[in-house]
Amino acid sequence: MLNKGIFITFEGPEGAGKTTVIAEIYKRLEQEGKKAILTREPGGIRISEKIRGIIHDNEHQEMDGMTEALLYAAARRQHLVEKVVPAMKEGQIVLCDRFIDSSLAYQGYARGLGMEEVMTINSFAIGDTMPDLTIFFDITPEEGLRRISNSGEREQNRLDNETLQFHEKVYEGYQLLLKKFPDRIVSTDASKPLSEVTENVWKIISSQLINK
Ligand SMILES: Nc1ncnc2c1ncn2[C@@H]1O[C@H](COP(=O)(O)OP(=O)(O)OP(=O)(O)O)[C@@H](O)[C@H]1O
Ligand SMILES: Cc1cn([C@H]2C[C@H](O)[C@@H](COP(=O)(O)O)O2)c(=O)[nH]c1=O
Repeated sequence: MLNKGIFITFEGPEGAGKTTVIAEIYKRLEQEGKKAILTREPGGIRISEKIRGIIHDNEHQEMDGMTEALLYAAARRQHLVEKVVPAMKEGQIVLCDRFIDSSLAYQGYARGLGMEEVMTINSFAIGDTMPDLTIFFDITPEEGLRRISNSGEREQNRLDNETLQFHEKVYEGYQLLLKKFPDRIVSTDASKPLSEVTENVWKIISSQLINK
């Protein structure tokens, strides 16, 4: 796929602060006159938001793990072809809340489907499109889940409601990914106050933009 823009993804456990920080980063990029889009997975466009609703519905407790992985990959495919790739072709900066690493950590590692196997499913969906940069928001699952339940801003979905043990596995999965992709994934301490996390993420992204 033609790749002129910059594809930046944001990863981490539940409640790590990704959505809050990305919104501020997007604002700053706009203020600097950079062309950027802010999007998320699963979702970002009509069809993928509908798939998101199916995956996250608390009534869908019977959903098979592989079905879950395939649905995330399907949502990813549509989102890529309809939104991410066109923006990249226009040379835009794409800020995406979660991408392939979520599938590897949640479905591959925590669900136990296998990271290699989940990568294989996803290769069919994304081809060779990988992020230029991934920022991992490092926070313990306990602290992230506490933030979400304290905020009361959003309803907890089927994945949020998984056991603490599941979320600890997700965290372990991310640690493996950090080791596997040291050139692509940069970690930031997300337990710090919001202003500090935002500044650190802004520094990481700014240095990436300078190097482009
Ligand atoms: N550094 C921070 N310190 C304290 N609270 C924070 C911090 N960052 C975000 N929060 C709060 O934590 C809650 C979760 O933040 P946010 O929705 O941005 O996380 P997220 O990583 O997008 O979570 P999820 O992936 O589960 O949707 C929000 O109420 C937000 O205001
Ligand atoms: C892309 C993707 C996401 N997930 C999980 C991770 C979260 O529990 C939800 C997304 O909710 P958020 O509030 O937008 O962070 O979905 C996953 O398990 N696998 C994936 O590929």
